[in-house]
Amino acid sequence: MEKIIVRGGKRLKGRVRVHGAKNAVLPLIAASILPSRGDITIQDVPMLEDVKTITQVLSSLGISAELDEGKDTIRINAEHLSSTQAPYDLMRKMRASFLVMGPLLARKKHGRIPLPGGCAIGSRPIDQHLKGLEALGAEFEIGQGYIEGRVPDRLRGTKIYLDVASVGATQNIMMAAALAEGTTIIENAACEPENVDLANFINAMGGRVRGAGTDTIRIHGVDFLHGTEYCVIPDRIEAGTYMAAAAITRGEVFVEGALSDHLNPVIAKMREMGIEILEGENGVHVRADKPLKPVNVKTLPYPGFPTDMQSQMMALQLMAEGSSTLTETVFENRFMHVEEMKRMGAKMKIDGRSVMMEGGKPLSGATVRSTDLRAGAALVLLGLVAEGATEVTDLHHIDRGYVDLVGKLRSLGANIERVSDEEMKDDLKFQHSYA
Ligand SMILES: CC(=O)N[C@H]1[C@@H](OP(=O)(O)OP(=O)(O)OC[C@H]2O[C@@H](n3ccc(=O)[nH]c3=O)[C@H](O)[C@@H]2O)O[C@H](CO)[C@@H](O)[C@@H]1O
Ligand SMILES: C=C(OP(=O)(O)O)C(=O)O
Repeated sequence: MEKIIVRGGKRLKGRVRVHGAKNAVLPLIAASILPSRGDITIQDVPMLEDVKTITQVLSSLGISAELDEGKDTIRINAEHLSSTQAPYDLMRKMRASFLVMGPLLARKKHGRIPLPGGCAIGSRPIDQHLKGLEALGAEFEIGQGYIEGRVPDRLRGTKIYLDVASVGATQNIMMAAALAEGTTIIENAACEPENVDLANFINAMGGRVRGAGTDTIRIHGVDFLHGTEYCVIPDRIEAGTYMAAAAITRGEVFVEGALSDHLNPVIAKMREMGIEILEGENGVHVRADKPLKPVNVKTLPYPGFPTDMQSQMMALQLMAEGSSTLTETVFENRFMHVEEMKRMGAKMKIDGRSVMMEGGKPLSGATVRSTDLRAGAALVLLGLVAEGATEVTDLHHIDRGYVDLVGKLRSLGANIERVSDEEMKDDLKFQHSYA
């Protein structure tokens, strides 16, 4: 098993480039099932575990899908979509797997997919996905851990009101409606930038999606979609994570490629903490040479403060002298990292959907466990300022969402390494033999 060892005390300085957005590229790859002709090339693809998994899913459906790791590119041709059953061993690895259901129903009127499990942050139901797809004319059966969808006739456009502004449900419905007969209106749609990216991608393939980025999206169905070349938007959560890393170490970092328009709530809250942020053409400049001030934060659907920056913000709040609170309104169980942070000496108390913090207390390094991909990154951030060494385990979570987190932080001056247990044993042997 591998672990990250990080030793506190270094102020981060320099520049770091963000990659393409995980939460944009996954629906783009799922939507690549839709075109019945032509090649698709997507650039700025982050080579993350989830991206490799969904690429394997497309291959298992008979689609030609090739990742070019050297060029951060994926090439897809879905003309020979020969299967509508996705394999359990691949689909269970990530939450976004259910996004292939909408495109399969639109293309082949059938899809049989393992039920997506919950994960550390909550039960993560799919009722809104099913509500929308059924409204379009799909029928579902659940059994043996699978969900099977069929379209007895054809998908027909309709008006759909989402009870929850679900990012994934908005995406699944948008993709299915792209090839439906007539017009679909999604009300109370999720407004995230990743949904705008998906709409732009579908339109680049010949679709007709309007209003993405607002809470009402209109999709005029077309008969077929064709290939295209596309470039993914930058990852706003990866960018926010490096902004937090610069701030927590009181350093100065240029986060290259960050789109400040996608980071308004994060920038606003960091400025409230006294962090200097300059929004540039091709990135965001962060400098934190003054003591951090405590702030209160509440996560909300976009354009509110993103839940995917919740644990990283908590790490920052713990460095601000005084009392802070963080309220999580999007997921019902996204505080698993609090116990891990307390192992480092953090003064925190969970009260329902909120965490109360007494910040400014010195933290000590400890062995801690990543409980979800953002929590893992947040624990690394705390390790950057804790006394001594922090060991972060369960790195598969981090590998789902961050390209080379250790390498990027090292390039900014962090004292951080990623080691396997074997390397640790060899080290110990080496130390004993020369003690
Ligand atoms: C791959 C990807 O893009 N993941 C993002 C996506 O996840 P995902 O699309 O799964 O998140 P949703 O927006 O669907 O979930 C938001 C809330 O709605 C609830 N819900 C969702 C669907 C449903 O049918 N019924 C229902 O009740 C969920 O339990 C959760 O409490 O948006 C989340 C919220 O911004 C982010 O944290 C994830 O990083
Ligand atoms: C929760 C996240 O992703 P996923 O929906 O893939 O679990 C995330 O990116 O923070």
